[in-house]
Amino acid sequence: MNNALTRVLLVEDDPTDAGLIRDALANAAGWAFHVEWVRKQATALERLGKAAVDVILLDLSLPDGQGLAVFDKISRAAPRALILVLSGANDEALARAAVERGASDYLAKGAVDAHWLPHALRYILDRKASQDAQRDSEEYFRAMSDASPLGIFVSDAQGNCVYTNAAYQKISGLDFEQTLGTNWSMAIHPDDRLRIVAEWRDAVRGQEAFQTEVRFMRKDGTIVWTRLNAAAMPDGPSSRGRVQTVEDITERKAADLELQLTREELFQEKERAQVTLNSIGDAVLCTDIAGKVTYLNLVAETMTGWSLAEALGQPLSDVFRIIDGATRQPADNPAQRAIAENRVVGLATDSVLIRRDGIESEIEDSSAPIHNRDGRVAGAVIVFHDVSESRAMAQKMAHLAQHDFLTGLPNRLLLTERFSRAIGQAQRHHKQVALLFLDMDYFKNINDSLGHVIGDQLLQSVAKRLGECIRTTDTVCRQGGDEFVILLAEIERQQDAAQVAEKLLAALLVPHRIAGNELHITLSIGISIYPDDGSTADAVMQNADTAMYYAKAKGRNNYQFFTPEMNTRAIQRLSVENNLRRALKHGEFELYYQPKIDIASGIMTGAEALIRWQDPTLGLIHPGQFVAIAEECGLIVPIGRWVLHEACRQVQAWLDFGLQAVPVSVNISALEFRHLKFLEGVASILQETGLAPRYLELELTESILMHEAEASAQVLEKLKAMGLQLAIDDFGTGYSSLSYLSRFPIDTLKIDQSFVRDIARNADDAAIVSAIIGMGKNLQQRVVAEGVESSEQLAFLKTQRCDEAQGFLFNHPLPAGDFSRLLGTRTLLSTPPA
Ligand SMILES: Nc1nc2c(ncn2[C@@H]2O[C@@H]3COP(=O)(O)O[C@H]4[C@@H](O)[C@H](n5cnc6c(=O)[nH]c(N)nc65)O[C@@H]4COP(=O)(O)O[C@H]3[C@H]2O)c(=O)[nH]1
Repeated sequence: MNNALTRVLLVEDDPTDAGLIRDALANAAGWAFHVEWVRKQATALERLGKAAVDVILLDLSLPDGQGLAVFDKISRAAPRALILVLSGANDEALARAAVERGASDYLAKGAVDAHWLPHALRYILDRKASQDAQRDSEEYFRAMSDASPLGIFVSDAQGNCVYTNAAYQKISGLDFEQTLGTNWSMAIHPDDRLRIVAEWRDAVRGQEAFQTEVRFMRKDGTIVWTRLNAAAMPDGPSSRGRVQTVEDITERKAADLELQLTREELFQEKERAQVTLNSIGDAVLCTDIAGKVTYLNLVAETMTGWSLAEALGQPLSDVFRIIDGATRQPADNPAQRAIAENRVVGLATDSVLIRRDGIESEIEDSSAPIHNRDGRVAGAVIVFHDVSESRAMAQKMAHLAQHDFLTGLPNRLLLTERFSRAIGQAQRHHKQVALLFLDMDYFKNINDSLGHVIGDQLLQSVAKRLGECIRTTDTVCRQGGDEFVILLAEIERQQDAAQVAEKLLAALLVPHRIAGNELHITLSIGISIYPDDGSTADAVMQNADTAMYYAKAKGRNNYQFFTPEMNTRAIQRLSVENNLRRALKHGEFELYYQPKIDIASGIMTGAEALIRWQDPTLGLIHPGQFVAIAEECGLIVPIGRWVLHEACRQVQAWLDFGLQAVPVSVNISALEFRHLKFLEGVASILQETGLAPRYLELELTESILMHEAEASAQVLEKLKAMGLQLAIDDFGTGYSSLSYLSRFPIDTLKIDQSFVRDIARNADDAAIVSAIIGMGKNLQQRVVAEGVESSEQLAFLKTQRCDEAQGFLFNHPLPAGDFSRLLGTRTLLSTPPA
């Protein structure tokens, strides 16, 4: 600085004063002053406009300017120059006023000498330079601290704030002035203040730098999380004060909190997943992309026999060993496929899992790829469950759906399926398919009289025999009730079917031993052939059914091949049904009466009413041609009611006519007997016709009575209580229980004509007839032999002391008019048999 040239502008109008000053500066030793001298304010301003100067020596009394106005103009023109006012003896006050306005100092012109002036000038120049440097340094510091993201709080030894930077002001929400003089804890959140003060004291005591995390609370209530550092400013052994830096960590804190929450959520999520996976019934197994096991839930542990700890990191193929149930070969690894194909894949349908201890279980389910955050496949999950039970159940259900539960034979559903298949094969191989429709003869009698349990066992026994008569490629099916169907796949000729039918009939000749009973049962078989008798399964089945009816009609225990004429007769059957309705409506029925004779005396004891149908075109039709059809279609109920009414009306008419009428028996079919209003109907008919009940006898077959024998007994009791006579018709053909027979209030047993027919020739029949007669006597029932056609028969019956007889030997059934003539005579046996 000493050697630097100091540019001096001397503004002085007095040449003497100016000369003194210039000489003093020019001769200054060690300093170089370059002095320019101007006399006027205007000249000075012009000069300052051209180039800067370091010092202005300014006289305030100039020819073109006076006083402070001169100072103001010159200092504006040279703001960075140092201005020294030159004052005369009388204007020192003016000079001081100029100093107050910014002049660096003033010089009394009288005191100027060559030694002092350069020194004074240099001193003022140095002081200004040092002041400028300090101001610059403060400005640097302020600029630097304001640029800092850290808040800065400086306090003095008493703890009062002397400085805060912009960042601190932003954090605290206070401006510079508001922070000055305050205590550092002022902006701290009230809830943190106690803690922070305690920490601060400890730190101060230990002379340590203090660091903590603390919340600031602004006046508007917003909270700023900060990291606070405080350090003492040492001043020898004591401290001049402290500096605190405050870092805004609100965002980091929020991020920390979020992270913590996320971790918590993640934990809970994991926990939830874990619990869920362990509580579901399915087994879950995970692998990484290399096929190493990463997870097993509890079910998977049980099913594989591996614990999670043991399985972790093991190859999937060791832990999850699956084979194809059908081939027993190792099955495809589903996880590998899910990873390779990046999609959900199902297991093969009959996969079998082999547990670690070798136990096998059938499993079912699927595998899906697991993706990482980038969407890339990172492994796979296999979900599987044991389907051994459900597969077994499904198989059982499928079997049940296709088989008859009683006999275990295929049912109609399976037969239809096999039949369709057989038709397809027969077409390809140019063969035929035979369908045999089987119906057990008189099964109903056995079922009704011996009960369902024995009936069921008989069905099982028959089913077994049928099965033994056919090839494995054929099918025996139970159609329902006592009907069976046999499918003979691929036969060459009709004769093959005939042979099987004969074999079946022969197989049933041997009696069935069931619950101590020896049961005989025969079959009626209808045969229909594909393609000759029908082009569809339904048509062939229908025709076999029709043929079976013909076998029945032909006396049962035989087989019949279907012929197209049979269908014509089936249609006729339908027309019989329609005609029966018409007959009922138009009164085409008539009753014939056949007498019953007391064998010992030959006197008529009663008569049986037998229905006839007088068809306008076909003439007289016998019950054998229509009663069964009327029973099948339910028309027997109104027809039976008509019969009862007509019989009662007729007997009452004979009585009213003064004839010696006899009791009349009426056949009652099963459907009528079980009809809810049967008793009511009988009572109302008796009332309507006015007939005394003792003139009416009801004939019921064994099978009607044995079916629900308990209920039958009750109805019989009620009928008996009404005063009616009761007879068992066709006795010997059914399977009566003797205990019931003795309990039923029966008056008469009518021996079936099939036994009577051969009594003279067949010892068995004779034995049966005499046994029935003996039994009837023991039970105090009258015994009537039906169908007596010859005197030999009558003679035998007499020797056996049979009570009564009925048959062509005495009379055919007669129309009411003819019968009334008989009533006059009463004695029908002119000569009692020997
Ligand atoms: N071969 C032979 N037959 C003889 C002899 N004496 C009588 N008959 C016949 O044997 C049948 C006896 O009647 P059923 O056993 O009750 O058998 C009856 C009965 O079960 C039923 N039936 C007849 N009328 C009715 C009726 O009004 N209602 C019901 N539900 N069924 C009836 O129809 C069956 C047949 O009746 P019908 O044709 O009248 O046949 C009668 C009768 O004409 C004989 O010496 N030799």
